[in-house]
Amino acid sequence: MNHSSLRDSAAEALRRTRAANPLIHTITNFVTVNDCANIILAAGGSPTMAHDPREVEEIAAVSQAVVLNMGAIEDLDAMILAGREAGRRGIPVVLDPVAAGASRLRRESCVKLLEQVPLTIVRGNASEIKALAVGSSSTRGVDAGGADIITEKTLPAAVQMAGDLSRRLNAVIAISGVIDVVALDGRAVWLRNGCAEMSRITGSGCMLTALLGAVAGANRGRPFEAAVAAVGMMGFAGELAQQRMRELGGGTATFRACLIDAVSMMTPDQLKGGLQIEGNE
Ligand SMILES: Nc1ncnc2c1ncn2[C@@H]1O[C@H](COP(=O)(O)OP(=O)(O)OP(=O)(O)O)[C@@H](O)[C@H]1O
Ligand SMILES: Cc1ncsc1CCO
Ligand SMILES: [Mg+2]
Repeated sequence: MNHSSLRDSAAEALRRTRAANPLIHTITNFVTVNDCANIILAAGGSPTMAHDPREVEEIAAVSQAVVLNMGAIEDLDAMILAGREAGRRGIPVVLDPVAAGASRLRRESCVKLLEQVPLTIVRGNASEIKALAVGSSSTRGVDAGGADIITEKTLPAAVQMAGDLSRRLNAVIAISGVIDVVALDGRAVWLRNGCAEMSRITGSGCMLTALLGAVAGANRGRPFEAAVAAVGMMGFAGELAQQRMRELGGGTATFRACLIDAVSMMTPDQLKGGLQIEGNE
């Protein structure tokens, strides 16, 4: 299948992100907050990591996108306030359901958030999305459980699950992993970009969610194209970072720095050429 139109729209989405310098209000966890802020800057956005319930509505109101990361489960009230304010104003909201399903608190918090906040994009690993879609998964923590991971064999079922959840939530669903899936209603593509080092650092998923916020914020009204652009950009940046890490003789900490470098230096034309995209869009 020829995905030249999605390649073009991904390049255009990156161009717009660099030009618009969107303000991205991000409520995220203390583990990866600095990486999230840096990846938004690397993409051309401007991050604000405010999480006090007394101010989040004010901050969300002037943002171009709001990113809610459930790793910050203690900030659930702030996430709901910020998400609802964004919803009232038509500002895109991106959710990362970190470790959804790993505890009762997380299961209940997800239900509450999904009920109260209109979402534009939901991005999680295979276990997290499965927990939202069917209520249970094979994970005990923040990483995808082995039985849930998308393989060539399970790809059709994962695409179906993403489409079903997309219709239920009226949002773009992005499942990350060795193969990434992006679905909106009946549209679905999968991308084979990325590298194994991405799962050997913490926060590659959180960074992807922050990047989704930056690109969606600069491309309002085109959430599917924005999601494909951000997912492809992150994966392709991983490939470039792996190459650079090897040249430098470094390990995973070098990889992490090279990943942010790769996002900061990627041009729209490079992104267009680097996407490994397939599907039924
Ligand atoms: N083995 C792999 N091969 C290719 N790409 C990968 C691999 N593992 C992860 N990725 C990429 O890493 C990014 C993060 O996906 P992942 O599913 O690991 O998120 P996550 O589990 O939420 O991460 P975290 O919770 O640590 O932030 C995505 O861009 C995904 O494509
Ligand atoms: C390791 C970890 N624990 C809570 S949030 C987080 C970051 C990756 O999701
Ligand atoms: Mg995660």
